[in-house]
Amino acid sequence: MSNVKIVIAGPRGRMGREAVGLVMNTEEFELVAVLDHKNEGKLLSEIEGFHNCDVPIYSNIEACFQDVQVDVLIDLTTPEFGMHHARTALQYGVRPVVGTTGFSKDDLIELENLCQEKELGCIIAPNFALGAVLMMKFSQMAGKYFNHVEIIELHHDQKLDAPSGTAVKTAEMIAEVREKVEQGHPNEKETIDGARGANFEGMHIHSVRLPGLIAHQQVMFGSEGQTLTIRHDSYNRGSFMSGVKLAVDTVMKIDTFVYGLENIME
Ligand SMILES: NC(=O)c1ccc[n+]([C@@H]2O[C@H](COP(=O)([O-])OP(=O)(O)OC[C@H]3O[C@@H](n4cnc5c(N)ncnc54)[C@H](O)[C@@H]3O)[C@@H](O)[C@H]2O)c1
Ligand SMILES: O=C(O)C1=N[C@H](C(=O)O)CCC1
Repeated sequence: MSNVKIVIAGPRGRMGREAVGLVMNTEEFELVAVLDHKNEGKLLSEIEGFHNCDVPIYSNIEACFQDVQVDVLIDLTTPEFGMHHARTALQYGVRPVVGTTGFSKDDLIELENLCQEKELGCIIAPNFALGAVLMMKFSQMAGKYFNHVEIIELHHDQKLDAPSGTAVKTAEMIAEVREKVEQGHPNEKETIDGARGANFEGMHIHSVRLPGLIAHQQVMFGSEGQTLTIRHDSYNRGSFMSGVKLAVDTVMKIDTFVYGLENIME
């Protein structure tokens, strides 16, 4: 079987760098180009920290897909560019694996429709850490029995989107099974705006941003006389790479849209 030919968007970023390492060190993967809004026309090997990566840097995604044969795009950029990249990839017959968070519901619907039309696989993964995916699944199990839930997500202070993609996905998964209830006292009032966090179908999501953190989430359930806390911590970005590998392997075998690794973890 031939190698999976991969383009990474956002190679100089915190996640992008880690993903370049993964692709370079995986026998059946081949890095064929990268997308960056800087350094167009250079080789990635000319950029500090990428000495062995003799692949071209493109700023224009269309030019990249016209010049280079690509199977999979791994996107680790920003919601705005991630959406543009995923859409363009599908239009060029390239399968997107997207870790970028902050997509809207409409964005997801558009990509799902495009996948169907093109009969191509596409994986959107709010969290590639397999432990985080299990934390979401366990939270969904608990949500069936406990309908009072507070989600506390904690990330580094350079994160652009809040709440995190993981927190939104967790709330969506719990909402599928949870008996709907508006939490807290019916007359509760915020004396400082935002004190109760974001409200997702009556559940509250709190976003903490601090230097020193990477990616963490705690889902707390409460009922008469008891609480249950389910927590996951990523201590480095290597924690996400086994999920990136799983997503790339899987996207080559499917022709459907997948939102969340829980749908492909056996
Ligand atoms: N799914 C997951 O498991 C997971 C894990 C970590 C981060 N993330 C998400 O991945 C994204 C990236 O996170 P990060 O911490 O690496 O951020 P980062 O800011 O370190 O990296 C983003 C990179 O994208 C590049 N970029 C911006 N616009 C671009 C464009 N038009 N073309 C190409 N590159 C462009 C930037 O130069 C930067 O290098 C965020 O949305 C974050 O929430 C997801
Ligand atoms: O570092 C980030 O940014 C992360 N974002 C993801 C999210 O929004 O859920 C998950 C992991 C790290």
